[in-house]
Amino acid sequence: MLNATISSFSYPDSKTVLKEVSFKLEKGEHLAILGESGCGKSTLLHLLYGLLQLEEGEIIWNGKPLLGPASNLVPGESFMKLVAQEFNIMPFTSVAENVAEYLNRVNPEKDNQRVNELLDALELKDFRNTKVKLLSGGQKQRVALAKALAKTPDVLLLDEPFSNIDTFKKRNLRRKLFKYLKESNCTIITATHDAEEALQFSDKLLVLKEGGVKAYGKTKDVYKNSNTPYLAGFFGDFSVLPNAVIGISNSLETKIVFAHQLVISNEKTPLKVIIKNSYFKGANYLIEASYKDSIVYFNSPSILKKETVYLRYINDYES
Ligand SMILES: Nc1ncnc2c1ncn2[C@@H]1O[C@H](COP(=O)(O)OP(=O)(O)OP(=O)(O)O)[C@@H](O)[C@H]1O
Repeated sequence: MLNATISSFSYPDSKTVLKEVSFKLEKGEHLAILGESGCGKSTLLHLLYGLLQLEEGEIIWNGKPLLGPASNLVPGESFMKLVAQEFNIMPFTSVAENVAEYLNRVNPEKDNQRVNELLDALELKDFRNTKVKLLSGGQKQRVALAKALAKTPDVLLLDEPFSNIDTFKKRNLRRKLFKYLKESNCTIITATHDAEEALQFSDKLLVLKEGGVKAYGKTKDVYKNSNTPYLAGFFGDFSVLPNAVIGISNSLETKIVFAHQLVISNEKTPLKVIIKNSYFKGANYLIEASYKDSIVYFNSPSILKKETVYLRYINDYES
């Protein structure tokens, strides 16, 4: 089990980067750390891996405190692998040699089989003998991933693992990769600003803002309870509407409502809106409408004219 408590962390001569960040992970669980650029995601991974010294707080793996670079001759814990944004790959050797670097080389046939498996999984078979310096950014990122997986670690830290990989390849690749890691019972921590990735693959979600925790818990619970514009902004287009207008209570309190939670009603409702714009999104249209002084977003299967319609709130989480 990984148990991290970071009371405070600052780089020398700089302001506090992380403050009161803590989480617990069981073996085989996947935590996604979600947050905007500069909120401290990479710093958190570097602290966990042991590249940075944690003075205020503790990181415990299976009951044993991790002591950080001040106590380790070679920075980095041996049971963990970090796939960082600046890839840990050797540019002047081939893809296959890079992937094989951490294998123990006792049984060449077995090693070769493992390399082939990984090249296949990361769609790198065609580049087996290509020198890494000749590859694109996305291909290099896939080599770094294959290399980290060659001997599957107990804990894998992934810093924006798909940031350089095009959408076309990314969807298939990350499904394959996370399935493989789950089957290997590997504990995973990914830093990402891609909420879709966090929602699809993680068990737990930690949302950071300026180094502090904005939300932490089971991924589905964090999503369902996104009760601030900052949190909801990661997950999609939303409106902030009075409870009374969406019919959930008579209070003056407001609620965050995602676009897919509003539908056109054939009957009159308190939510009478005027359509302003329709944005094509492929599977449907995102409709921008005005309600009194505020903007309301909802989905529609077809483009809508600039007319007045009534909307109804559907709470899809309770079904
Ligand atoms: N070596 C360093 N020395 C001083 N400040 C640093 C150092 N590395 C990062 N920082 C600062 O720490 C803060 C957090 O940076 P970090 O790289 O952890 O954020 P991030 O969430 O991973 O960002 P991104 O998504 O852009 O990679 C930023 O304000 C950054 O400028």
